[in-house]
Amino acid sequence: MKKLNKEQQQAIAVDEQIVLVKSAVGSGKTTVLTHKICQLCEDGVDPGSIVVLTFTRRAANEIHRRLSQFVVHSQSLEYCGTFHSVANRLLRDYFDISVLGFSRDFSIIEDRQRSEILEELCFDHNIRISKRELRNFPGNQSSDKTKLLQEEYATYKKRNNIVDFDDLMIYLNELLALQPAKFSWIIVDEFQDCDEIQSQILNKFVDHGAQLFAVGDPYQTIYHWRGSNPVIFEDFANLSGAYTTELSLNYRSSANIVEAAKELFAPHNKVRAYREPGTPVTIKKHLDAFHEATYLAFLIKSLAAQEIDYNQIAILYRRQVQREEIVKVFQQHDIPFVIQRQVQLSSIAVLDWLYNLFVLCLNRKNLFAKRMVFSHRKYGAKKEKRAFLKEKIANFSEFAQQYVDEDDIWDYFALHKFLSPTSASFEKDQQLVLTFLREILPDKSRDDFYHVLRQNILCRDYNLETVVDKVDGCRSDGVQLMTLHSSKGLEFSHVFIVGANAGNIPLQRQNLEEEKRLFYVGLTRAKEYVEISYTNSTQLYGATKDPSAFLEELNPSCVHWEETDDTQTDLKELTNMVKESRLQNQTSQREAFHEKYGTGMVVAEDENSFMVDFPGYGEKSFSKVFCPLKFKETDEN
Ligand SMILES: Nc1ncnc2c1ncn2[C@@H]1O[C@H](COP(=O)(O)OP(=O)(O)OP(=O)(O)O)[C@@H](O)[C@H]1O
Repeated sequence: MKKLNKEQQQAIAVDEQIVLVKSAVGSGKTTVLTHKICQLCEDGVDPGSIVVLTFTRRAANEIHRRLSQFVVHSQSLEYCGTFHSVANRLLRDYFDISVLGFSRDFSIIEDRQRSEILEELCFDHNIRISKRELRNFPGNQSSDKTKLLQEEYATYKKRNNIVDFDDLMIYLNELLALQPAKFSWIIVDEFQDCDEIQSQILNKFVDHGAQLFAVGDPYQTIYHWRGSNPVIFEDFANLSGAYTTELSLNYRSSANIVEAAKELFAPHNKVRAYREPGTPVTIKKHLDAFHEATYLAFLIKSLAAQEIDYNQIAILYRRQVQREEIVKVFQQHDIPFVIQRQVQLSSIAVLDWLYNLFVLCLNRKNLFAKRMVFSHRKYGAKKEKRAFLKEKIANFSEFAQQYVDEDDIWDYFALHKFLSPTSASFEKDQQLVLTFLREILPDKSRDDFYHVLRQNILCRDYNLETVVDKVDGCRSDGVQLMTLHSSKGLEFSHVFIVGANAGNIPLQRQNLEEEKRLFYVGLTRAKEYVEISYTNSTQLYGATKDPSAFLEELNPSCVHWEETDDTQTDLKELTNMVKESRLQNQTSQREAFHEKYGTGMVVAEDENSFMVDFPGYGEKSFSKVFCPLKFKETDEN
């Protein structure tokens, strides 16, 4: 166990009904939170009466991981997970949701399905509503049209026993007002991200007698748009009379990183660095995104040669689209990488279909699932297969009372018949289904399949990202590519923030203060080294070629601008680097044929041009727009 400092020990020891721990970045929030849970369990508090709430599944997993190193068996923490997953479990197993018109086996729909249902209801009931109103539904203004749609949507959900993600919070809040809830402790991570309804939920748990212990950092509020609020500590404390304490010592980053970043919120930010000065934050200018990515590829190779693990290096960007260039270049240079992304079930048609098949097996009255299963454009059961599937659904509970593996399930439903065996996607669909099933099935020694379905499938407690990565063959130990938003709560040895051009960071038309906090989150993920880069030309919508104004706000004494005005030098240097790497790896070279110069090798390429080396003629550059070349790929391409 880490030796806690005085501030941390005090935060854990306070015995008040509501304790808010306002913590600076990297000051050990998660550390304190896990120690608090351990402490409670050691003091004899029943783990089943502790509710632990986080905002991301990754944060929940991290808490489980850290707890498993201690005495606490994280398995016994029944209610530890994201706000939504815990609400889901409580609504099924703890409260009586029938008072709200649902049964315990309700299924959850995602945003895309929600939009489809709303559109259908508008059509059926002749409700004329603009696309924008629909996107923001239910929104703030309640016109007659939106009221009518709201009523129809509520009826539809009850009739079909489905809820959407917002409902999970709404219904938990409602049931907490109606039914008893006996929990001894509510522990909240990233408290600054709570919105109004989540604050109400916490208050209600407290009204039922629970103690609340919440940690958070107001400077890391990055979800203002979905209702979180940087002054939540003050507001909540004022309303509830909470005891507030602070953690200010940053253990994560070397002092130059802490001091550079702190200045963004001067003079209020009280974070202090614990560690040595380390290297200043580097700011670098590149010609364009291709050069930026190529430069990173080489730098990362040299870091790997110095035995820095790939997964200790993160590349952070403001927009998903920025990763495309990086992925292309890293693939060319054989750099392993992992893309951190969120995968929605509804974006994988075959798994969406399978999910609804299981929902239907658990509740045959679920009309929504019925329609999804039988009338699906691709996997739907046509006439002759309908009777077969109906019978399988009817007999499912008997089949599922035992231990089964993925092949048993495949055979039971004869899935090969439903997954369009002649289609090009069959093999991938099959892999997705089997990998998904393997992911959710328990060890032989544990629960039966029926139980797993109720616990994991209905509660959506599975990691789709892992399934997709396994099927796509992604390595798990690569350089971490992710948006600034996704980097929250993580730490790496080296962090590279790319595309820090004005208009991209901060993103145009976004809340400036929130964008600054987002940038701060990204910077403070690094333990040893941060490099921020921007480009002289950019294709990013709304971005200019100037550096982000936030770069000027960093503490100048902790920052090193590595900028040269002559970006052509950069180009030459990089072209040589690319050429060198191509020569090292002949198999990935492309041959190009030109009528006059004959056959040559492509030695460099950017968005606009190719550079080809022709024996006897030397290097020639060609614009991509009027390219007279014919290409031949070598073996590996
Ligand atoms: N008392 C301590 N002594 C030494 N190291 C510590 C101590 N407390 C925390 N740390 C280390 O500091 C780093 C940051 O801790 P942690 O991840 O808990 O911070 P955090 O406040 O949750 O960070 P953030 O808000 O930035 O996500 C971790 O590497 C952790 O091991």
